[in-house]
Amino acid sequence: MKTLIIGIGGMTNGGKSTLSKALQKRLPNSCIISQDTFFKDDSLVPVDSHGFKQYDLLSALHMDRMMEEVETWQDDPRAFKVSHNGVVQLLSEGVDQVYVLIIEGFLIFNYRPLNELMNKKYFLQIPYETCKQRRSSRVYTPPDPPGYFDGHVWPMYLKNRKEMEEMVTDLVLLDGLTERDKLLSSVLEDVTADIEAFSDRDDGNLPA
Ligand SMILES: Nc1ncnc2c1ncn2[C@@H]1O[C@H](COP(=O)(O)OP(=O)(O)O)[C@@H](O)[C@H]1O
Ligand SMILES: NC(=O)c1ccc[n+]([C@@H]2O[C@H](COP(=O)(O)O)[C@@H](O)[C@H]2O)c1
Repeated sequence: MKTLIIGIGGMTNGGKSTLSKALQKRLPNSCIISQDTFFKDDSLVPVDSHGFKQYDLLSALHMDRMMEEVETWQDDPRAFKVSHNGVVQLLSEGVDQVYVLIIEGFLIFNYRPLNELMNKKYFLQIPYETCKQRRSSRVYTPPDPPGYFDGHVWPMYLKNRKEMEEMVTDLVLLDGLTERDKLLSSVLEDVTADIEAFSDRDDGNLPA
């Protein structure tokens, strides 16, 4: 069975889940694993000296559980697809099916074991003002306290981004200000080309 793992990383509110959901709808036999669903319980997240909860760190996430979820997909992508969101589509007789996993989240490329599994890595970036604006209309659980964006989210983004750039060299940067449909079609075109190149080969490896 052939598999492809795509990472959709990026800044908070960069448009990761919007793009991932749209891609999943268009890619047959694809599933999404979202890093957001692996946040630790609030009681386990420490506060800094300013009283801000330290949510924008890898240590605020159950990354071990996230890896287990990815491994469950790798063990049997077909069964994972059926148990998570339904029907497996057979493309055409005699053609090897390619199962696609979309891993999305704001710190996916900062976690080396996850990073190493991805065939393609996209990173959605937006300017500071857009990020602050989009974030202000989103309600997290718990909600951002006053000053959280400038006091925690943005400084941690800068720190995490630096760390990511030291670890990862093959990122495809995407402009999160691009209109939704255009973003979708450019990534879809790229991924579809990979899938086609991949399904033509019989060694199970994605061409470089
Ligand atoms: N390409 C885009 N252009 C304009 N707004 C967008 C775009 N993609 C997402 N958004 C909006 O930005 C906000 C954050 O999007 P979301 O996909 O939830 O981001 P993320 O998963 O990266 O945190 C939402 O209000 C969403 O509707
Ligand atoms: N889902 C949660 O439990 C939770 C709680 C508090 C903050 N957050 C925020 O989620 C952000 C990451 O998710 P997004 O990339 O979807 O914005 C982080 O910046 C973090 O501050 C999430």
